[in-house]
Order: sequence, then C-alpha cells, then structure tokens
Amino acid sequence: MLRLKAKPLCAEAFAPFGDVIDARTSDAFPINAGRTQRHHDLAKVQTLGANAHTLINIFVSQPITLPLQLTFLERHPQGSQAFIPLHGERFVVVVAPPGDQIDPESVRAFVTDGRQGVNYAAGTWHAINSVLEREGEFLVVDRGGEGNNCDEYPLAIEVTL
Ligand SMILES: NC(=O)N[C@@H](O)C(=O)O
Ligand code: NI
Repeated sequence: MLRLKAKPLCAEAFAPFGDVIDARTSDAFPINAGRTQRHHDLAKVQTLGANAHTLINIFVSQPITLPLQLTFLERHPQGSQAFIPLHGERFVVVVAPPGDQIDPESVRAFVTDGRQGVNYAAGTWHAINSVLEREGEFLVVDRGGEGNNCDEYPLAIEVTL
C-alpha cells in the first residue's frame, strides 16, 4: 500500500503531469472594450487518433471520504482531460508520469483550493475525479473518437490531507 499526504496544488509541481488552470496565476489581456479579462490558452488540449475531437462534458460527482483509498490509476493515451470546478469545489489529485509502468516513487498527491482546475496531459496516470466535502460539478474537456482511450493500472494508494 502506497501512503501519500496530499500537498497543495501548484503549477510548478504539477508541470510533469499537465497544466493547472487558475485565473489568479495566469496572464490576461482585456477584450470586449475592456469589460472582460481574457485568460488565454491555459492548457494544452490533446485529441489524438482516428476521428479525434474535443468533448465538452459536465461531471457531477459525489464526495469521497478520507482517507482516500485508491485501487488503481487510469490514463487516457489518446487525449488530455481537464477538470474545472464550477462552484469552488476542492478535489484530490493523484498522478504519475506517462509510461507503461508506474514507479510508486513517482506518484504524487495534491489537493486543490477551489479556484484551481487541472488538465491531465495525454497518458498521465491519474485517480478518477475525487471531490471533497460535497457533491461537485465539473466542466470536463477531453477527447472523443475511435479506439480505446482509458487504461487502468492496479495500484493500492491511501491519500490523507
Ligand atoms: N471515465 C471518465 O470519463 N472519467 C475519468 O476519466 C476521470 O478521470 O474521472
Ligand atoms: Ni480520467
């Protein structure tokens, strides 16, 4: 059993796994006659393979209990997957770098602060959506198309905050 204590999410620590989506830490420029600040191009959306296209989804997830007990991580080899909370929900993020094997030493656990979203790069191993405290509603941007786009890797992980 791998036991991890989740650390506060930050872009630098998450860089090997994808992008952190956060208006507070991203540059913006004015549009709409200055009425809107555009935080532009915050994450790399990847849609690979036959008939690949971008999906816009909403996930409504029931909260997890702590400690979070995981039995697997998953990856999407043909596309990225972004989770953006719609109502300030905090969630737990568990990731490992792309590759056909997972080195337990490379697994990282983070907790978001409610203003952050994440974009898992294609192939990044991750835990399924794990929202804290209350039912969560997430905008999810990921890949549609042909072929398998979800692999699971059995791994027992316990995450605490
Ligand atoms: N299966 C699915 O669409 N969701 C997972 O990929 C997840 O990361 O929550
Ligand atoms: Ni996923």
